[in-house]
Amino acid sequence: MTDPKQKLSPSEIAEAGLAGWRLADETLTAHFQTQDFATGLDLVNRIGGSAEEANHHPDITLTYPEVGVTLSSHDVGGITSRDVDLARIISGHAEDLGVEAATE
Ligand SMILES: C[C@H](O)[C@H](O)[C@H]1CNC2=NC(N)=NC(=O)C2=N1
Repeated sequence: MTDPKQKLSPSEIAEAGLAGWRLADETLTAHFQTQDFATGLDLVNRIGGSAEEANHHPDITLTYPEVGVTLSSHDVGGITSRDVDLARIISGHAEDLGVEAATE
């Protein structure tokens, strides 16, 4: 089990195989193409519930066509298994809503 306080290396993060997530400046970012505000709000609420359960919180941008999510472990200033685990959960919520992540 990976130490949740241990910063992960770029190759460890790549090995996690997080489809739709990009590694940039010690953060994991994804943009979910919700296409309308109500779907975005639903996704944000689901993310919020999982963040509270995990006691690990992303930065979230809610706009009409999409939801942006940025993850990092503030306490260690980088990406840990907490971020990878929550990213997987967030991708699952998007899948449940039939929402794709932008691939650019
Ligand atoms: C006190 C509380 O447990 C900490 O502040 C938690 C809350 N949520 C968090 N979220 C994130 N992304 N990083 C943290 O280090 C973090 N720490």
